Amino acid sequence: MSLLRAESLSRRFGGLLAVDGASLEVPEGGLIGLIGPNGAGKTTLFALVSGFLAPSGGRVHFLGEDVTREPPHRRAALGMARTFQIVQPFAGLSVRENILVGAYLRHPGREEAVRVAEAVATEVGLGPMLDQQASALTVAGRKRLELARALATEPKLLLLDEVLAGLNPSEVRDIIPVIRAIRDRGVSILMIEHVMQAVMNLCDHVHVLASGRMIASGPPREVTADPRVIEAYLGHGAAARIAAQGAEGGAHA
Ligand SMILES: Nc1ncnc2c1ncn2[C@@H]1O[C@H](COP(=O)(O)OP(=O)(O)OP(=O)(O)O)[C@@H](O)[C@H]1O
Repeated sequence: MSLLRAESLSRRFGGLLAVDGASLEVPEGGLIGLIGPNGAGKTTLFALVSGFLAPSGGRVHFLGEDVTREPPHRRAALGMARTFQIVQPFAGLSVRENILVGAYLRHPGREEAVRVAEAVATEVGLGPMLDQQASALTVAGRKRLELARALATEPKLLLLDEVLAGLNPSEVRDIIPVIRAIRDRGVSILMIEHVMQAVMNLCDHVHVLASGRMIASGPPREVTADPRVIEAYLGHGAAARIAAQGAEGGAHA
C-alpha cells in the first residue's frame, strides 16, 4: 500500500508556477529520492506534502486519508515528520531538550519523553552530546540533531530536506548508514538530495522534478542516465554532447 500519495500538486507564487501538476508515491518501507536542479520546486513540493503550504491544486493522501486540508500538526500526529533545509535548533537549549520537543508529541510525561529522546540521540550518533548546548554543535552535529528532532515524533514517514548539504565527504559517508538503518527499522523516507553518492547508495526509486514538473522517475541508475534528466541539469543539447564524447572516447580507446 502507498503510505503517501501526492496527486497532481500545484503551487503558484504570483506569476510563477513553482510546482506544476507533480505526482509521487511513497510505498510503505520505501526510501525514495526527490532530485532536480536548483529552483526546481522540491522544497515547495515538500511544503505541500507536509502542510506548511496550501496547494493551488491537487491532493495529498497519507495512510489512505485525504489530508490536503489538514494543518502540519495534524499530519505530524498521523505520523509525518519533516526536516528543514535551513537547520534552526533552539540554540539556547541542550541537545536533549531540543530532541524532547519532538518526543513530547507522543509522550506527554517527561520521564518517557526523555527515554525516547535519548534512544533517538543514540540512533543518530548524538548520545555523547546530549548535555551540550545545541549552539555548540558542528554543522554535521546540527544536521543529526535536525534528524533526531523529527525522529523523536515517531513518524511513519520521514521527509528529509537536504540533510546532507554542507557536509564533507567523510561526514556524508558516516551518515548514510544511519539513514539506511532508520528505513530498515520500518520508517519510510522521502529525501530531497543533491549529493548523488547518497541518492545512488540509498534510494530504491527516484523522482526528478524540473521547473515544477516531474520529468522522470525510476531506479537511480536508470534515472541519472535518462537524457531528459541530463538536459534538465546541464542544459539543452547536453545529453547528445555527452553521448558524442563517449563515442569519441570509445573510438580512441
Ligand atoms: N514563498 C515563495 N514566494 C515566491 N517564490 C517562491 C517562494 N518559495 C519558493 N519560490 C520560488 O519557487 C521556485 C521553486 O523553489 P524551491 O525552493 O521549491 O526549489 P528547490 O528545488 O527546492 O531549489 P533548491 O534545490 O535550490 O533548494 C523558485 O523559483 C523559488 O524562487
